[in-house]
Amino acid sequence: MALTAVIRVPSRALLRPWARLRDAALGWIEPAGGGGVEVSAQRFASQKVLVEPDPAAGVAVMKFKNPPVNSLSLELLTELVISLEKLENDKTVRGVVLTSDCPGIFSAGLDLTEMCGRNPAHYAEYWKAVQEMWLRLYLSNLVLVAAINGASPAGGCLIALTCDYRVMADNPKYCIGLNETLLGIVAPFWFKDNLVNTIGHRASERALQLGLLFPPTEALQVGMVDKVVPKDQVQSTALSVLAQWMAIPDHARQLTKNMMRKPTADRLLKQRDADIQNFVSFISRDSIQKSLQMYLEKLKQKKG
Ligand SMILES: CCCCC/C=C\C/C=C\CC/C=C/CC(=O)SCCNC(=O)CCNC(=O)[C@H](O)C(C)(C)COP(=O)(O)OP(=O)(O)OC[C@H]1O[C@@H](n2cnc3c(N)ncnc32)[C@H](O)[C@@H]1OP(=O)(O)O
Repeated sequence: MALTAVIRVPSRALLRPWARLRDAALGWIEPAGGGGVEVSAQRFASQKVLVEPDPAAGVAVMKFKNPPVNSLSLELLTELVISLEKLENDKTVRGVVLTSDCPGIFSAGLDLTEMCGRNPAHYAEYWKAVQEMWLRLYLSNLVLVAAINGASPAGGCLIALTCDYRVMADNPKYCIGLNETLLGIVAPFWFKDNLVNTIGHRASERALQLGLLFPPTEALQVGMVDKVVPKDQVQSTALSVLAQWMAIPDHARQLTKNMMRKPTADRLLKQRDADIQNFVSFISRDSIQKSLQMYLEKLKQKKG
């Protein structure tokens, strides 16, 4: 594949696992001889995130593709952030539909195998990637519409909540919500803030404590989604909604979005490192590891 640019990267960054993963996903190759700070950038070919641009319409459809359930692995998170950054920098794109390539599942949320039986350094790296995904989506200048074409628990719900509008398929088997308490874990404050900003304080308190997973009609009632449509109309409806939002001048809409969201994002930005430390010490507890292991086991036994 043709080289498109030469980029100068601090050699320190190449040593960090997160940076290494990003560089690998981007196709950045350290030149032979090592010690190099100059790397070559190739056109990004993603595997876990499919991006279908429509430059004429000024939109793109981003599909998560991490079968069987689109769990948010470190790899998927990395590709998601890179793909979004690419779209943010593409002057022909003003809006994006986020959806899934996995039948019946929008996303199963954070990858439990990234949070179980690993070491503290891995937990820290993983949590930083989760924070990054949320911050990038939540503060995106693009219009983001979620086309929720399947189950959307926990982290899956969080992705949908970062969007400006949510369209959900009307299958009662598809549920959406922040169900962390059912796993014996606690939704971080920024998950909670995002939910409160969407459905209000009282509804959030009930939903979070009980770990409620709402079927589409209930999700619509509580305000967790904005529209419920037949499954085969989810993406087309999301694209129509996108066109409506894109009729507003970008600068005015973007400044308004930023005014509404920045205080919430700033709460995390001010304490990212402390939040990582909290996560690492919480998730490393024996009791929490036991709960997560049992939950994973239950998921696996469900089949047998
Ligand atoms: C006071 C101090 C506070 C400090 C707080 C600080 C920090 C906070 C700490 C922690 C917060 C962490 C936040 C976590 C948020 C999350 O997102 S946790 C993940 C929650 N997700 C779920 O509960 C969903 C679980 N999955 C399902 O319900 C179902 O799988 C499904 C999505 C509804 C699909 O069902 P289906 O029948 O189609 O598929 P299977 O269930 O058979 O699954 C297939 C296969 O996939 C595996 N799997 C499913 N979900 C996950 C997952 N999330 N991660 C990894 N793997 C998953 C499942 O085990 C099967 O595997 P197989 O048997 O090996 O094929």
